[in-house]
Amino acid sequence: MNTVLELADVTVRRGQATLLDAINWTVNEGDRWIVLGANGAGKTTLVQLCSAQIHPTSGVAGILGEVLGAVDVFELRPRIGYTSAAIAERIPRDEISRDVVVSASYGVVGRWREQYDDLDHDRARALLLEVGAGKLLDRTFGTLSEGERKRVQIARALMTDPELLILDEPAAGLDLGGREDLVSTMSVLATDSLSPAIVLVSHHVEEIPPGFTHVLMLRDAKVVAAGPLAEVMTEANLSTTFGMSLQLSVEDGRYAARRRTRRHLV
Ligand SMILES: Nc1ncnc2c1ncn2[C@@H]1O[C@H](COP(=O)(O)OP(=O)(O)OP(=O)(O)O)[C@@H](O)[C@H]1O
Repeated sequence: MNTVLELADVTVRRGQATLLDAINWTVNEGDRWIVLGANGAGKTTLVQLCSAQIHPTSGVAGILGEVLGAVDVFELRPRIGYTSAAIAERIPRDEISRDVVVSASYGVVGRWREQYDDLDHDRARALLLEVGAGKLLDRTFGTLSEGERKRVQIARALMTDPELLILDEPAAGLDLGGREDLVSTMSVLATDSLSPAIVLVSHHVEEIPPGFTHVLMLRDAKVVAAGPLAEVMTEANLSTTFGMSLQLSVEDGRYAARRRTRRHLV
């Protein structure tokens, strides 16, 4: 099995702040990882590094067989499908959905004078259908609901047929129905053997799609625990990650967590 990501003692610092502290992490082909952690834990920094947007301050980051710092990131980035709120903000509001997706072939946001062939357009259309956005092909991005925008962004991230798909909080801002739709879409992607390795960032265990295989839990820039979901997703690890005593349940492959209530003796 090929290794997709291999981080060895990766540290990221900005001034006096340590954003990631000696992270060791391996992602293999076929893995579907959830990255969980509270606000400010370092999740976005971690996936920015894994998508070759930033470099480590120290340590070694291997991505798709290349080492960050010794590779042209402009050749590496097209091999990684990446969605984030920061990218979504750069998408012109008057761009139609098909163009939002097809322009990923050139790694640009916003169509200008690039030439795309019919195969590119066909692929963009097929991907929008695959993520349940078939009715949105000709709608401008600015007129879409938050959930619809998330679907278009996932189709865009898949456009280059990436070897690694990284989704930074795709469920943020969605209502209950939107979240459930997204979880189903992600579950279909996760269980498709042709899908690339997937890394999905979230704050909530309720957003873990059935079919995901591994979890990495971050707290204060450090890894609390990482490994197969069945072994690592425990009340103890989750409580440490979020800094409070939590009760965890799982039903039909879906997780739920809530604060453990104290019993008062009278
Ligand atoms: N350039 C910077 N200089 C100093 N600190 C920074 C810088 N960028 C990020 N940080 C801090 O690093 C920490 C990790 O940030 P990051 O965005 O990776 O967290 P996160 O887990 O994605 O948080 P959230 O869930 O709130 O999005 C935060 O405390 C943040 O304030």
